[in-house]
Amino acid sequence: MESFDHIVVGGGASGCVIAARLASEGGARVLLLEAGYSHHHPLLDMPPGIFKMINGSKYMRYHKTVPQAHFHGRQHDIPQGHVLGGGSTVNGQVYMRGRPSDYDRWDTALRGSQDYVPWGFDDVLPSFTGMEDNNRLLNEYHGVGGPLKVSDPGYIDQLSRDWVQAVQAMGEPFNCDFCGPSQRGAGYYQFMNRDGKRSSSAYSHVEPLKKNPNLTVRLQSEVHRVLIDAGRAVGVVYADSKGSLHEVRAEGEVIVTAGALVTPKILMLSGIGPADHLREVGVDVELDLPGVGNNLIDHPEVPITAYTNGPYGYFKQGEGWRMILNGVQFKLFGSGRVCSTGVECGAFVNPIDRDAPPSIQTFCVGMVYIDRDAQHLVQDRHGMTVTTVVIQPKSRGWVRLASDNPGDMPLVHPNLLSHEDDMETMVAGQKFFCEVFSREPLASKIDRLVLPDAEARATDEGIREHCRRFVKTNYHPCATTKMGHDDDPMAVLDPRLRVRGIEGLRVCDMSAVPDIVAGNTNAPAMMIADRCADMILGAI
Ligand SMILES: Cc1cc2nc3c(=O)[nH]c(=O)nc-3n(C[C@H](O)[C@H](O)[C@H](O)COP(=O)(O)OP(=O)(O)OC[C@H]3O[C@@H](n4cnc5c(N)ncnc54)[C@H](O)[C@@H]3O)c2cc1C
Repeated sequence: MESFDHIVVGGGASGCVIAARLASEGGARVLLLEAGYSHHHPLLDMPPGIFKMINGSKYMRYHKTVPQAHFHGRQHDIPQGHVLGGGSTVNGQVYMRGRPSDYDRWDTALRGSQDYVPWGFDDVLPSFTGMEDNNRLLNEYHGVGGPLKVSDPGYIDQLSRDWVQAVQAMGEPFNCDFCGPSQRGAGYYQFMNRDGKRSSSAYSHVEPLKKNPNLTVRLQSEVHRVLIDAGRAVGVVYADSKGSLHEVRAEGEVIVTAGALVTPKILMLSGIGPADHLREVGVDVELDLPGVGNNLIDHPEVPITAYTNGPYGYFKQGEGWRMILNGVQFKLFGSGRVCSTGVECGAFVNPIDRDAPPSIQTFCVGMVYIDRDAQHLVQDRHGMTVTTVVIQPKSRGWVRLASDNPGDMPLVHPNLLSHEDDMETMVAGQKFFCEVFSREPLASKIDRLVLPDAEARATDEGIREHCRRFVKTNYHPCATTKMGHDDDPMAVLDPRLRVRGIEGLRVCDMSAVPDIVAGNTNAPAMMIADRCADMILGAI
């Protein structure tokens, strides 16, 4: 049987980091198996490409939720990257980490475990700054010279500027660094790109090793399960692009990084998970670990959409002669709208207690932007969308196997906004950010707010119903194989990211987090993989 030192399952944001570091610094022979395609495509590289792909692309896999009873049975999509770099190759590129207190809480939960390693903010910060090549900031929170390019927006539309000032007119401060000492306020995001080109983990970590014989990358290679022998992970089974099955052996470790919706599926197909559920679907139980697939957390996002009274923003800028003009400007001068992801600014606010830590993050997009299951409800015209996101949700869902067939997508129940506190926070966020549209310099450019419409805005119940109809993922599923304390029966991983009860098996993607961070999750996924590499290489 073919063999490697380590096998990494899933070449996403985290998988590329761990594979690259083990191959380059550890000198190990590493096999990286990625189900999706190559990351080399112009649409994937250019910042606004995401809007072309989000509603249908071979580079995404669209999970459909099970019917959500609390949303009148609605099923919504959860797109995930299906390409080398995973989410980091298809995402909105917003560079964010959450708050220091997020990591300090993880650390508190893990402290006292037998194989404790610290996860507090001061402990994880060196991974963030060490990986970073920031084009504006260099201080205790930011670094330069790392492989991940972090940049100010390459283009800022006037509508974004107006919106940032309108939020300030509501009494919120301008914030020049959401990853700095304070998250509060409105401002411009930084992005994982440079000069109009995406900086995914495929580019930052794998590409530089193109000629390194230690790293073998296989694309369109779908891992079905981990091979377990006498309580130890010894390899994996995967299908190649033609569907032929292969077994590969790991002399060292198997590291699963297939993302929070698929990592638990792979563990369960390997017999590791809640025993009752595994028996139900006909999988032989290797280890009863009830936490696998439970504790799914995601950031719920609800749109506020307005039509503008003039040709502002990005409407049709990616079509016809405008696309050609924008493309020519980019090619000739490296400037213009192609350098923008379309989401240039946002805000962190606590609409219930303005001086308390923010509970809502927003993203401001200079166009009408609604998920594909609700697009028919709005007109295709000039407008803008601001989405409000509950950043520390209390709602919890799950991922289960649909069957014992590896070809079946997992069942996903995100259960967004099911906790009353999340709904209350979301309603407060919607009210606050609807009011922003009545503040100058934005108000005079707005024709009318269409979502939530006037009738919905009239009562809290109306806004709740708007939330039930339009809530969607902010694309941050996580915590489905969480790290936890020795005493926590739902802990799947120990603080060293090892699957409890199985030798030689780790998880180091967003599935591993005990709780979601208050912000976007790409940089945290890369940080976790970076620390996992430190652990395997013996640095921590
Ligand atoms: C549309 C979208 C927009 C987003 N916007 C932002 C943003 O602006 N900023 C931000 O910080 N975060 C954003 N995110 C979230 C961020 O990209 C994710 O949190 C991050 O990619 C998670 O990393 P991961 O390694 O856990 O999983 P992923 O990056 O999803 O990687 C999992 C990988 O495993 C592969 N895989 C799956 N199944 C198998 C299998 N059976 N065998 C082999 N390989 C497999 C997948 O193809 C994928 O490449 C966005 C995500 C999406 C989808």
